[in-house]
Amino acid sequence: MAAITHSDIVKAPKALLHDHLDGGLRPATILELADAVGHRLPAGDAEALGAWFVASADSGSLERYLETFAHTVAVMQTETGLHRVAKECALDLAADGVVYAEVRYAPEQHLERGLSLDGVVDAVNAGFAEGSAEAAALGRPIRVGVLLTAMRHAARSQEIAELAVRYRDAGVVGFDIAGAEAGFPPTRHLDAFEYLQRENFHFTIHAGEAFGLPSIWQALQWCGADRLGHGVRLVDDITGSPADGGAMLGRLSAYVRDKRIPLELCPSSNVQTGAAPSIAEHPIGLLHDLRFRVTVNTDNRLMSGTSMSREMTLLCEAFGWGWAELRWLTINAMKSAFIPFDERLAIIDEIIKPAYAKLLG
Ligand SMILES: O=c1[nH]cnc2c1ncn2[C@@H]1O[C@H](CO)[C@@H](O)[C@H]1O
Ligand SMILES: [Zn+2]
Repeated sequence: MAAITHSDIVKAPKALLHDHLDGGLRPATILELADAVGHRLPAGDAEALGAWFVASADSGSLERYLETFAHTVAVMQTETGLHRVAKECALDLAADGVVYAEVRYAPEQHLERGLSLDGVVDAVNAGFAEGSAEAAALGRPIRVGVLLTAMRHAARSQEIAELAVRYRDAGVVGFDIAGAEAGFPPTRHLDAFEYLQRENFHFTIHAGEAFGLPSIWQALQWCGADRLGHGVRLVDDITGSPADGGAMLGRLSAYVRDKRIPLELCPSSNVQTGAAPSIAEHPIGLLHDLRFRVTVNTDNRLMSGTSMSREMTLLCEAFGWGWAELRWLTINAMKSAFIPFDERLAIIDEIIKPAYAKLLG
């Protein structure tokens, strides 16, 4: 069978669990919104601005990568700006063939021009609703669930956790913490995580990206995370490989595999921040071979100049993967989603399995 191409992959249904709303804006939209609010940008046309984001994020350091968000967050401070960005996010993901997406952002970063936390969530939700309706009318249905993020260096996690629970029946399906990892362990936010567990709510934690095993261990064993945002450094707890006579899993990596804890891996983003040397050397190959619950994600489409289909294309090229692996990744993601079980199953049985059955021939 001929190698599958990017345009083949666009047509296949995909599920995405880790995508930042403020990391996925269209460059042209940033230019227009910046003009409206008087924000100065580092480039004056859409192509140059898109290239600026990718080049600046390509820094080898998570901290420097995160500095680029100043320019997206700056134009997401009004109801109009947030609504438009969310609407375009749903449309862009749907056009790429994503049928289910969990998109995250930190409401506390969008209060600079007087919006309330509730006002931010309402504006984003309205944008997603409009974008999803338009995508469906174009024959590209998508379901978007929202994750509310608290910034790990700040001190508003309890408030954001309560906000997420308040909106649980209005589109918010989970909670997350993000931002610089070194020096900001997840246990700083233990109260918020304990509150969420008491509320029977779902959460993931960015862990094991810029910092290693202690961060992953805390996220799981102190905070009770349902999934790991990245978790790529888990390979520090694995020695050897199946190819050279067997891999040895340490206690933590064995626990993660035994419990089927989903890993939200983001290959291109990891290469940019220095968490992985290249796509071909990305630990996703090993984690796949060892049958961890691996999912593939975009993280920040703008900063990585990427999409779900592009990430999957890169993996097919690097590891010789085909439809069988893409089906596995997609079902893994859908099984790990934060929406109710029966709704996950419906997407798997009615959309994903029939489409991949045809592709597998
Ligand atoms: O890969 C990442 N690791 C840690 N934090 C991140 C990453 N990508 C984005 N953000 C942070 O999450 C905030 C809310 O969406 C963004 O503003 C950015 O600071
Ligand atoms: Zn992320």
